[in-house]
Amino acid sequence: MARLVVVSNRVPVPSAKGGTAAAGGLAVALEAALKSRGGLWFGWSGKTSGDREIEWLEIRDHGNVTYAVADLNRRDVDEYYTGFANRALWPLCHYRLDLTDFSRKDMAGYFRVNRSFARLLAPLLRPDDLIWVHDYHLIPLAAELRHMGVKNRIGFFHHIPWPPADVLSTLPVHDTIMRGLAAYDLVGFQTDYDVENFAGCMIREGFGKSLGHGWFESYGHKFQVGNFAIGIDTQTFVAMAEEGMKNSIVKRTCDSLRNCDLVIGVDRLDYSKGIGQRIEAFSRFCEMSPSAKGQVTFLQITPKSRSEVPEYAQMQRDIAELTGRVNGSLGDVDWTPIRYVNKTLGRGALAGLYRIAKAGLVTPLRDGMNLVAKEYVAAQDPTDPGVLVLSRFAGAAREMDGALIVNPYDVEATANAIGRAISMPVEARRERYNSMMPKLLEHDVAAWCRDFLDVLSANEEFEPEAGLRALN
Ligand SMILES: O=P(O)(O)OC[C@H]1O[C@H](O[C@H]2O[C@H](CO)[C@@H](O)[C@H](O)[C@H]2O)[C@H](O)[C@@H](O)[C@@H]1O
Ligand SMILES: O=c1ccn([C@@H]2O[C@H](COP(=O)(O)OP(=O)(O)O)[C@@H](O)[C@H]2O)c(=O)[nH]1
Repeated sequence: MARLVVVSNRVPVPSAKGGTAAAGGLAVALEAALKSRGGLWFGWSGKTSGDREIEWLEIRDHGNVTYAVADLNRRDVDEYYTGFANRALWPLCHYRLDLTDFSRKDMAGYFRVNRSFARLLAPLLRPDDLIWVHDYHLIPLAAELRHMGVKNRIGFFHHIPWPPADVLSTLPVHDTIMRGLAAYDLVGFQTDYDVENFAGCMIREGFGKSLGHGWFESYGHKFQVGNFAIGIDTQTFVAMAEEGMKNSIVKRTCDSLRNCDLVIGVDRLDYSKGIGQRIEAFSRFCEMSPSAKGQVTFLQITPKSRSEVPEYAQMQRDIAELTGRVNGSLGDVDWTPIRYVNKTLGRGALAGLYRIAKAGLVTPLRDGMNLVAKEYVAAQDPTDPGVLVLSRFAGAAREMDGALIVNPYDVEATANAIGRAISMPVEARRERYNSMMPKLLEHDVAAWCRDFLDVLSANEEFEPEAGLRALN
């Protein structure tokens, strides 16, 4: 079997104690995927080191995975990560044109860092390595590697939504981005909607043509495109949730709740996650249901994220203020309706908290997949499961038909869904849980990894029938 080389912006190198604190779906999923197959994991260490140019790598073996990471200097972090990745591509792909900032300096920094990463990676590659690049930070990487003569099969997986042509074409360098994607052998998206949007960008904007069965030709290169919904390590998560009650955070939460029902939300503090609308919906639910007062508590776990991006810093202030306002107006001396926590919790604690929560609120305004939705369901007690309230704009909604699907912009409807979830009879809850769990077990993170790599390694040449077999 060929060696797997994974490339991602964020590489959670295990600490000396063996643990990592990864509060992002990509890192969590890739950790699980690499654990089973082994290989090389290359990318940014997450550290910023002065003014030094990217020129050296720290290489460390841990189990069957070799980690090769580079520090970035302040200018690179500002332009490549904070600037172009998180102030241009992220809002653009989440349909937030009002929040995009297309700075020429940041764009140049983005392409410069990708070139530097390619220079560091190329000497580590062996001729038969399978290279799998992840996410919007690294779109130009394959084109840079090709310029250096790298001939390996290279795949790309886009973890966040892909926007329609009218949205993408607002980006000044959208043609270079599309050209960058066309340099891969396989480009994977989370859902069929993302694939449709990508095909629309390719064809309508005149960058290439469809050859059928997921094959495209662009800038003289034939490549495949498909949807590969990311999964979780379902069995491990089920086991963690079963042990959840032994976790001290979970015990403390149970004690403090007394007889209150728990509703839970878990998200990075990101404007795409719809946290403000969710708090408004919970507040509306409390106003509409007098019996909820003193009887239901909403716990929102929200690690801070990308605080150096001004829109995120503003949002931190807005959500804190909103939570204070709702608690002030609805709360009582012995009841705080919303518990708002800016901490990263370990996965054992999360699994236990999901299990004791009667409802899980996953209501992003737009989300590539949302692994929390899958984790919440996997953590439930099959005999007495809680109910998932899920945004139709999360990739997870394409699979999780047992959830109560909501439009998060419709605060009133989300409030009604919270009420329905909390009062749903056990038979209906079990039926919903049973309709989702088999899919979560079958399409877990190992299956996601296997499905993508099977297609990437299978079709060296344009072969429409093989494409059809692989992608259907
Ligand atoms: O690395 P950060 O800037 O701190 O952000 C964390 C990660 O957020 C995004 O996750 C996405 O990938 C998940 C797994 O496929 C998916 O479920 C979720 O919907 C996406 O938002 C981002 O794409 C990652 O690159 C970040 O590492
Ligand atoms: O305090 C926290 C909050 C979140 N997560 C994990 O971070 C991931 C978030 O992934 P998701 O796909 O939901 O969203 P993303 O943050 O990647 O956009 C999930 O696996 C969560 O369990 C965590 O470990 N601790």
